[in-house]
Amino acid sequence: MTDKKFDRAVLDQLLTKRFFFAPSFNIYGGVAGLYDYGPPGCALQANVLQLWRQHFVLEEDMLELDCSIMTPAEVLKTSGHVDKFTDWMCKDLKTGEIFRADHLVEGVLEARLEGDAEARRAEQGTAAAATAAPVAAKDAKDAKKKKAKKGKVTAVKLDDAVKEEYTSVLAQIDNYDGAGLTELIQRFNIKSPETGNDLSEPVEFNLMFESSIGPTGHLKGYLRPETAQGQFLNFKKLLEFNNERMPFASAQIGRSFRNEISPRAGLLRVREFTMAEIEHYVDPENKDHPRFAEVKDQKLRLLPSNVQLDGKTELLEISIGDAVEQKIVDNQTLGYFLVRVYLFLTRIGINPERLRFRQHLSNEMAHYACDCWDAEIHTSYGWIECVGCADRSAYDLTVHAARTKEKLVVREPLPEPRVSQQWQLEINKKVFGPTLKKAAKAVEEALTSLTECELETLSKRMADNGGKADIVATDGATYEVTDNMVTIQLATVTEHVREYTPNVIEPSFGIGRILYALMEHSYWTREGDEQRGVLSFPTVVAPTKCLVQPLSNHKSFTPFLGDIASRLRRLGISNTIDNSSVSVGRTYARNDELGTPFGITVDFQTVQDGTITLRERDSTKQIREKIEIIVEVLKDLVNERTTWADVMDKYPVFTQQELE
Ligand SMILES: Nc1ncnc2c1ncn2[C@@H]1O[C@H](COP(=O)(O)OP(=O)(O)OP(=O)(O)O)[C@@H](O)[C@H]1O
Repeated sequence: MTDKKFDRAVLDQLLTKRFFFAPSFNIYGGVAGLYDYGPPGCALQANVLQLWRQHFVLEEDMLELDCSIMTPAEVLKTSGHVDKFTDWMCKDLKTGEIFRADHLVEGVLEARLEGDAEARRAEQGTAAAATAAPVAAKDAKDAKKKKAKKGKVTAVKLDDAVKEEYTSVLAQIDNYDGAGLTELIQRFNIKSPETGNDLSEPVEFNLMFESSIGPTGHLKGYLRPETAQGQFLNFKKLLEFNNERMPFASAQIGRSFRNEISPRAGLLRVREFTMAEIEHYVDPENKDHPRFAEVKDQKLRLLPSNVQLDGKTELLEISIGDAVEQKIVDNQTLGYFLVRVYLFLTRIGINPERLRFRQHLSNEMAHYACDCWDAEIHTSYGWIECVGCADRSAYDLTVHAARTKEKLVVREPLPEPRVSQQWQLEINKKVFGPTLKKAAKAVEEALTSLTECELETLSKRMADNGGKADIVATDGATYEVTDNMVTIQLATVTEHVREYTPNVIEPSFGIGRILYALMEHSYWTREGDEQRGVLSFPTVVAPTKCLVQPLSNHKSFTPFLGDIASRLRRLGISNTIDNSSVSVGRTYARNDELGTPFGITVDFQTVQDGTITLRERDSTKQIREKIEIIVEVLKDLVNERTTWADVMDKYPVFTQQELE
């Protein structure tokens, strides 16, 4: 393989030409952030998802679900998405152009740092420039091309202190709220990149697509922004299905929708995408994982939050066993999943050197999470979050249980009865109902949802206030309760069953981002008469496993093609017959671009002795054997029972020229 510099424009061209994906509604002008996958894109996605199912759902015996996408507003109000699932946006005050505020600040500061680098290079005298100039000039040109969309790269030298400040802000750019972003825009005098106009103050924008369910328009709904909520709402049924055993996980693959402020970077930030999410339910008092020993020695490259706070990006290479022991990663279950995510991503072909796990800073975390690590993959767009691994604590189950009054808890028999003192509430119905009349239900709901700690406080308030206290009921109004209506006291309780709300550890995969990163990592160019692109997907995810082609359109080849294709189909090996009348070299090149790992050619020798050639994509080396043998070899290659290196050891190997 050649080690040429990656050129994104060339890869993009290839992906479009071979129809991996394309803008949706293109002939109507397209809509930003919406894409259709073509045949190779679909097959690649299907293979990645199949592997995901095997690697997670089957391997861990997860309970798979397929929940509704359209979600009543009440559900997402309770989960916090209606109020908090927002990004900050600002506007060019003259043109009205809209920007996502954190991305804008990031782009402008990066452009200034690049301008600084350019100015310093220019300043470094002519002697050094004489030798280094061609490379430096090319780098600068590339950088300019890259930044042209975000803002101008102007060669202006920065103060060392300013540079340091920019670097530190960039390291924690996800960490700023509206006020923080406003302050940055003012402090760094950030303007609209293309026009130089002033910007509005950032305002919050909710990312959910709103809709209404049914013809009356009264039932408000949203397209789900994640697949998780459907899983939480089915928790009780899942637990029952799992014979009340803990821990266990549910999983779901499906579409999610986010009305991104400014979709960009192709598949990386879109408005409709496939997610694959796991919700692993675990005892909050014991987050050990039964299979942790299997993964504890696996080394991962971590970027913990304290390192980022120092404005640094050095990775810590450490075994997950040590990381959990040293409390860098909070618990075994989270650690276990980080490793499983790593193994999955590297298995489908993500380069482990370009994969890291970055811990969220505390106020960067989603509203529900208490610890979060992102699997970030390096692409030509920088480090991209592709899998979020969050410890969502008991947040979701607790809020849905409180709202619906459905008990979303685990009940576990205790080995020994547990005796404890607990604050308890008793309602004297004879006085309570007649006194509060219509409000009785709302007050009772409020009282029964109080925690032990809140009951203790209420009891003290009543004692200090002559036996009465005000309480806000679930109807929002305030009512007085008195000590002849309720009794609150410390009582000795003997429990035989422990009841708890499980915590949830959630690995959440954005499939489109992973696919794009995989395409970049698999891409290289082969030197030859002309440079040719190759997508070296691992066989297991390659869209098509084998090309079947004739040497020419001589009619004696036709029966062989159909026969070989049907033998392969029977073995479940996806293949395409290419009998377009172009040269064998051209079809190989086309299939290299499609990432097809193997190619069979039928030629005149086939007609004579029943042998065919089998070519491997990356080495371009070939073997020639009887059809039966080649089909068996291919079966073993596709099922990963052998490797191409082993095949080359076993059979005589030819180059294309030697075969011609
Ligand atoms: N707009 C999007 N386009 C494509 N994939 C996305 C998008 N938003 C999220 N994802 C994917 O879904 C996964 C889980 O979503 P999560 O809510 O953790 O993302 P996020 O933190 O909101 O992402 P970001 O910070 O990049 O907006 C992400 O790791 C990513 O792979």
